[in-house]
Amino acid sequence: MIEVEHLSKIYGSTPAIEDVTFSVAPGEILGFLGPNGAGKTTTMRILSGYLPASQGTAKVAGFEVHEHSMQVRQRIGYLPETPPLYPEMTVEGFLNFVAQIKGVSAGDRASRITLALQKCNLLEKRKTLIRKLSKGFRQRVGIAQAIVHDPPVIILDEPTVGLDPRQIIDVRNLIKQLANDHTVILSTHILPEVSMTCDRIAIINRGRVVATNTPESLMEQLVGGSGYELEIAGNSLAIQQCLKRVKGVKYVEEMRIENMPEHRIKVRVVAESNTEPGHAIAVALVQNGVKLYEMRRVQASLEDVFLELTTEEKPVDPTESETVETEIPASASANVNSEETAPSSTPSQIPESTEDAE
Ligand SMILES: Nc1ncnc2c1ncn2[C@@H]1O[C@H](COP(=O)(O)OP(=O)(O)OP(=O)(O)O)[C@@H](O)[C@H]1O
Repeated sequence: MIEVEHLSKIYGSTPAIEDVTFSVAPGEILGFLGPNGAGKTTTMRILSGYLPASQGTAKVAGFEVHEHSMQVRQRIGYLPETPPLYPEMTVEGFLNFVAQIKGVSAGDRASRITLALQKCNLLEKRKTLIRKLSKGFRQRVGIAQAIVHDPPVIILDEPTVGLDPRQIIDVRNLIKQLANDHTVILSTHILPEVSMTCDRIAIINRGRVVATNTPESLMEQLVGGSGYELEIAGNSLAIQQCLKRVKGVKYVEEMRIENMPEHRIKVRVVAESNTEPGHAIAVALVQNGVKLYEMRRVQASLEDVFLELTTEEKPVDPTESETVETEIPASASANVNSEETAPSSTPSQIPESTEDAE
């Protein structure tokens, strides 16, 4: 439904996006994930026909966005980061105005507006002036204007920015419902947003798409899937060497934990993909006389994937990963996160790119 190939946009001499390539299948929700200034809005605007690309092609339903911009606009519903609403219009009046602009025939307009109001749960607000609506309801009006002409493709740029947690849940549910009848691209810098809402993720960093896959496959492919956290007593170096010899162990690193009992350490062991070396690890430790106090299986997170992909200097030896610079909150800095740890109540946000040109 959407095919983007080698797309670039250069402002002056500065590239905002470079060689961006991805595709979205009909009915799919693609999450476009990246830090501030990564190039999400630029890509969304090119796709929507509001901005010409410097190089490359983007097609929607087979139409090249620049050459056939009218056909593309008819097939796309676009919610920009700041929805263009008219505060002095009623919700219904505004949708009628947008439907007219988008070429919905007079005969179809009333039914299209009612359907958009229904889908966005706005029926009771149809006569309300937009300026009297809360931010969450305005966002729904923004989505309603994007779908009022029943486009097959919906592009949503940061649809939950500025909403409170309740409104965020409502808007995410609405997006999931829309995906039943539409192909959706959703840009965000909020990690849980993509894992909760999207089928597939394209991670963009400094203008380049650095990975595209399902959240699960990205985790498997890049972090190696699961691992283990061990609390043990003994010589750290000797223990790490012992663990590295175990079949299925990808790498081992000591965790820095404050207030550990004397002589005890915690180590993190990351397993190779599709391996379960837990039993072999326990056996190796016991055979080498290491006292094992605790062993937990832990799962990689999307944050790990993001770190892996967007950290500027990757360590050659993964055990040197403490040298990697990151602004991700400390709670998310581990390469493997415990399944037993309660998820954070506030959404984690990707830090700003360190060289934000804005
Ligand atoms: N009109 C412009 N002129 C010059 N540079 C621009 C322009 N618009 C965007 N840029 C630059 O292009 C880069 C990508 O910006 P873009 O807005 O696409 O990123 P983004 O991922 O959407 O960021 P955010 O999450 O902050 O909205 C940034 O470095 C930005 O400063």
